[in-house]
Amino acid sequence: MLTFYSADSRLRQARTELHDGTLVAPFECPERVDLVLKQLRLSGLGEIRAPSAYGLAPVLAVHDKDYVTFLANCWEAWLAAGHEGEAIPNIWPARRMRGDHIPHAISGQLGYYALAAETSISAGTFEAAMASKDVALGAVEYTLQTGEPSFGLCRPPGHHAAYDQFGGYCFFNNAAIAAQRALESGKRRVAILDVDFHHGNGTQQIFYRRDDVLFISLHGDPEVTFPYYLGYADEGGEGKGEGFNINYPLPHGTSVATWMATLEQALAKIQAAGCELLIVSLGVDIFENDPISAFTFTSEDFTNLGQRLAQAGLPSVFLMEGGYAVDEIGVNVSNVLHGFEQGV
Ligand SMILES: NCCCNCCCCCC(O)(O)C(F)(F)F
Ligand SMILES: [Zn+2]
Repeated sequence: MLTFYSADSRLRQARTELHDGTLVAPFECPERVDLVLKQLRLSGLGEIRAPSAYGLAPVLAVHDKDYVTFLANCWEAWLAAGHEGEAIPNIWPARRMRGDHIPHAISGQLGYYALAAETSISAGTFEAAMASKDVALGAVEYTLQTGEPSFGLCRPPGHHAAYDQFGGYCFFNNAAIAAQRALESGKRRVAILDVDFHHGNGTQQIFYRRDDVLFISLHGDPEVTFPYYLGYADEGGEGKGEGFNINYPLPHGTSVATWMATLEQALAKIQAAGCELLIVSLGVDIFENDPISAFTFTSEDFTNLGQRLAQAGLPSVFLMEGGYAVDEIGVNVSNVLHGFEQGV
């Protein structure tokens, strides 16, 4: 299987994450990609290719222009305002305040565009996010052209990024950008299957009123799991999108057997909807030892997951989302991808 990767993913060098009330070294660290690359090479998955630069147009096809401009300028504006640390919001347009006005001060803009407070913006964040969506575009272009599966080793991840919001370590929605590209290339309907422990609120929000993307997510119950405010089972899509958004919230500690049985339901929906391409938001934070998650996959279970996804029989693009058990992230990602190749 071909892998797309950009060395510019290392430009995302955040020093701080607000976690449990303290500033810690970010869980979404550069070493995650290094260890995945190492295992892919060790296991001989296939060629590792740098993507072309696709520019801003594919980003603007799913994200708000002013939001993209904000991301491009935020760090400089934050420094110019004399702030000491990394750019982290500390106020939001809370209920009964004005949520439709974007303040002039960068601190006000941060709260307007930020979904959450754990994700800092710092030097290189925008550039890394641009490289990450190029990785996703390289992968989807290859699969569209060849029908062969591909893996986009995206960093930063993307599935929490909404039309005009960043957070949960995400800035551009890589899976949404890839799906939009596939539709513009002639696919009539694309499935995005999000297996990350956390709900892909951004992907849901981008396609919520559309029927050309079927968004299906298995994730920790938002009653007790980030992002808390989206990802409930009653969110079925709106307007034309009715029936094309399916959430499977699952309790912490869910067994792999239950998770896989739920996957069967998801795959049946994908088949019934006549999807012509499968994009997998691949978060391996469903691993039993993930430090910030609560599902129970073993490394071997990831192989079974890959094998089962192959049986869906669709051209498939895997895009990296989460996974924070850094020592095992390489094996867990590699197992999904090799499992897929075995299952074809
Ligand atoms: N106590 C709850 C702490 C939650 N902190 C933020 C979790 C972000 C998860 C990010 C991710 O894994 O969903 C992605 F795939 F986007 F990277
Ligand atoms: Zn996650």
